[in-house]
Amino acid sequence: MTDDAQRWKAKYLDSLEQQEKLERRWDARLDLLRRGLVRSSLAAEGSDKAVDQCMQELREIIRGEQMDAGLSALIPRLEKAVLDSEQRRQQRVEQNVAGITDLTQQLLTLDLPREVRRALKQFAKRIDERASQPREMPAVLAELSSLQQKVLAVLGSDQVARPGLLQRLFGGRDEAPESEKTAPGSEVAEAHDEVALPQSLAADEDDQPAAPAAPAAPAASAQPASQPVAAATAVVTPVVGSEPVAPVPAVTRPTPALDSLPLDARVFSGDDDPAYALPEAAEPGYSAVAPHVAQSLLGLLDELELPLRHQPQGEELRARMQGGLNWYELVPVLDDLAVLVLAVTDSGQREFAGYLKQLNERLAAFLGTLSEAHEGYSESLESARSFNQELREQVSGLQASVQEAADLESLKQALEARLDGLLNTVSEHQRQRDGHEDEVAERLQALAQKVAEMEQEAQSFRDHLEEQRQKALIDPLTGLANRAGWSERLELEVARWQRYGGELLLAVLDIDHFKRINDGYGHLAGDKVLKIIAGELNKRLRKTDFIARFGGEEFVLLIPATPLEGGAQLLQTLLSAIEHCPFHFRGERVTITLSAGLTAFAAGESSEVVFERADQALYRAKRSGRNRIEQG
Ligand SMILES: Nc1nc2c(ncn2[C@@H]2O[C@H](COP(=O)(O)OP(=O)(O)OP(=O)(O)O)[C@@H](O)[C@H]2O)c(=O)[nH]1
Repeated sequence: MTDDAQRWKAKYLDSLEQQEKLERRWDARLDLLRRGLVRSSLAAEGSDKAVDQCMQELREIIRGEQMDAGLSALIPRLEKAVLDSEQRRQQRVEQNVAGITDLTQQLLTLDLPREVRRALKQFAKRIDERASQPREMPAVLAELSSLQQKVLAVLGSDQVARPGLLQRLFGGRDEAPESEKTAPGSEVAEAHDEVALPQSLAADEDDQPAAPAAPAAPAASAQPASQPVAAATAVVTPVVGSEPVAPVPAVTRPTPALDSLPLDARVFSGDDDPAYALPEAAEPGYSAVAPHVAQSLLGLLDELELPLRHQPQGEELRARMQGGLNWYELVPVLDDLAVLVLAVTDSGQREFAGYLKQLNERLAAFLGTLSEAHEGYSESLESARSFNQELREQVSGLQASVQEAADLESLKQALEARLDGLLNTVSEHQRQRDGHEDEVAERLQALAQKVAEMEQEAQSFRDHLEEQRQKALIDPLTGLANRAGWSERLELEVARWQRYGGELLLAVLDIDHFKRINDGYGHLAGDKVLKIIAGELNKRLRKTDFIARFGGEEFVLLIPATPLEGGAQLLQTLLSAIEHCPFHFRGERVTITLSAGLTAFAAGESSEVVFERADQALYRAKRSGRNRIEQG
């Protein structure tokens, strides 16, 4: 064998060996993949029937000989089954989220202590995000279960305290304890309960779940207004005991607080001051809040500064709202209003963009005028130089003429000619300079005018922005500062207090059982109460104090340079003023009270910590009977 043939043979044997190695490696890999597939398919089993079926087939194909053909037939079916299964899984997730949300909302409709309500609300906020991840489900359910236990504990403890109350509230009298059914005189008590309870105002909110809102009218017919007050009071006597109420000197008959009586028992003859009259809203459900909704939307529409071309739409929408909004009209009206709000935002942005463009153009023109002025200045320097040059030439010509003159006559002629030339040069220069100065003065005038216009426009934009900013800090219903306004002022007062020291108090005030005012008299009445209370509080404060509506029926107060006792006295004045406000409904007196938590800033504390303390104090005030101040 030649050398060449030897080399080729060695090469061939080498590659054969390599080929065998590669084949062994591929077989090992294939085996690994097969086993992996079988295990994965087993792991994936149980989630969906169709997918399970495909997985079963997959395992058989892998174990068999016809893997290629089997797989290419199976894979499209498997893909479809997986897609369908995924869709079904998504639906199940949505159902889970909806179910948990429903359950949470049902719990939230119950009257619960603040901390439980707060925890439930926080839980509700994150349901979507958490319940959509299957691995989170056990934790979500565990948390819901613990919250539910808390709710049940609250309700359960009430049941022990007053057996039969829950049954009465929910109408489940069959389940009332035997002793209650047979107790002497219980029929009378139950008869009274049936009249009073639909109003949902009979018992302390913390002792009972919220009864569904009931219209004022049916109760009025069940227990006429002329019915002796004593009877109604008798119905709720045990409850009154749980919430001691300070006597109200302003009225001749005892005026129990709103939170201690059923609605019809809470109405007493009061002053007929129309300012404190609560508007009537007899219809239940949406229709009870419809005027409130329409009024708020109208208010919103009034606040919109509509661009000219959207004004007809605005007017048409206003007419629709003024005609009253029923449930079915509400959605299209909201849609149309949303369009207008977007139009205003858009036009505001366009107006601002237009202003910026105009400003840009003005600045460009301004720069142009400046460079013209600069050119004019260079020109005038140039003309002064040439004037100078000309003068020199004229004077040296004059000197030459004097030296060259042979006689007096020729000297005289030469001098006259030279002097004429000189005078011409001077007057021409004068003329040019005057023209130039006029031009410059004109330009300066135009520049000054432009600057003044720009300043004026910028000022009106600043004013507009400030106006908008101020509006954004005000609560439109009460006219007090809103939460944003509160944050701004709080920051300022805390900075001032940190710098100068002294005392700074923070109080949180909350209307007692405000929900019952809404439920019993309607949202319009609730709004009016809010407005009046805001005004009553505000007018009793010093200029340096600050009050804001923190949201809903909650107000916050900052009282600088006042010791804690002084602050407590001030709050007492405020609480008593509100309690004695002659609110009335259909000519009958309604007493409304506030609870408050008060605390002082201590060195090094953040406003969040202080606020939390005041809030906790308010919570204690609510728990220990309402219409009182607690210090934290
Ligand atoms: N009319 C009206 N009601 C409001 C407004 N903001 C919040 N509310 C209502 O205020 C009520 C507050 O109810 P809750 O937080 O349960 O408290 P509450 O009934 O005052 O009971 P306590 O605070 O425990 O004494 C809710 O019914 C809200 O709908 C508003 O701007 N106008």
